[in-house]
Amino acid sequence: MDGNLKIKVENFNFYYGNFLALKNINFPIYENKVTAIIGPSGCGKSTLLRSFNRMHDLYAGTRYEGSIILYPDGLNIVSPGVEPLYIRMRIGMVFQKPNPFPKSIFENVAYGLRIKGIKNKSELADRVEKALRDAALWDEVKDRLNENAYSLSGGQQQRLCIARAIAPEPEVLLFDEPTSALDPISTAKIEDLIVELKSKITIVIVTHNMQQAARISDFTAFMYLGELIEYDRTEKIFTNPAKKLTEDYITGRFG
Ligand SMILES: Nc1ncnc2c1ncn2[C@@H]1O[C@H](COP(=O)(O)OP(=O)(O)OP(=O)(O)O)[C@@H](O)[C@H]1O
Repeated sequence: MDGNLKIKVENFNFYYGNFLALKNINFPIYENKVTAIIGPSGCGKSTLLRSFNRMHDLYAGTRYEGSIILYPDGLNIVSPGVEPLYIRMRIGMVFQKPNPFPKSIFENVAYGLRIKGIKNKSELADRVEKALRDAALWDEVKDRLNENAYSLSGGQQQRLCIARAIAPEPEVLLFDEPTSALDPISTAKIEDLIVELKSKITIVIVTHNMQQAARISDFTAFMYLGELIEYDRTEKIFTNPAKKLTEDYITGRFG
């Protein structure tokens, strides 16, 4: 009813050592939609987001249980036999603070393309331009591609990180509070960009900002203390939630 499934989270648990941070999570993520994950601080939003591209594998003592199935092939992302680097090529990530590499603007965007084995200079240039256009940054940087990325403003750096993430054409893009370090104008640009990108990429975004979730997402998952309390269409969550806990959170009674 809601389009094609892109990811299905099934009976999913996550542990930091002995601490069970995510408890039996189940919900779908639909293709070419924006799914927001909301909830109070410490409820497990980032932990869940980081499971989608196996970021926890970088740290010892973490453990996944259950499955996160990636379609169309039906691959279980968290299966030990699945290579995290392979998953990260298919599922990209943009972090809270812009984190460009200390390289030129061009080389930041070319980075993932080079890893993918693209060596041809004109193909690289074309794909860098396309990613910068898709990230709504091309007009601002086209005459300074060889300048260091740190010469850009914070908002521009975040759009550069989006360009870097989309250049290798991932199927899914994860955003972890991508605008919390930005001013309102840069935030509005990133929000517009996310809505545009969804025609090509499935998007999952963690946000503290409920207005942002309401503005840009199609579906919303509300979490509390490591559990998924409610998942539904964003409009339903914000106008007529099924659970009292969801209503208390979205009306600002706690959090
Ligand atoms: N590296 C870690 N080791 C142990 N526990 C952790 C680790 N990272 C997070 N946690 C715990 O896991 C729980 C979920 O944290 P997480 O960062 O996912 O929450 P969050 O909803 O994203 O919070 P915030 O909105 O404040 O970023 C919290 O209880 C947190 O203390």
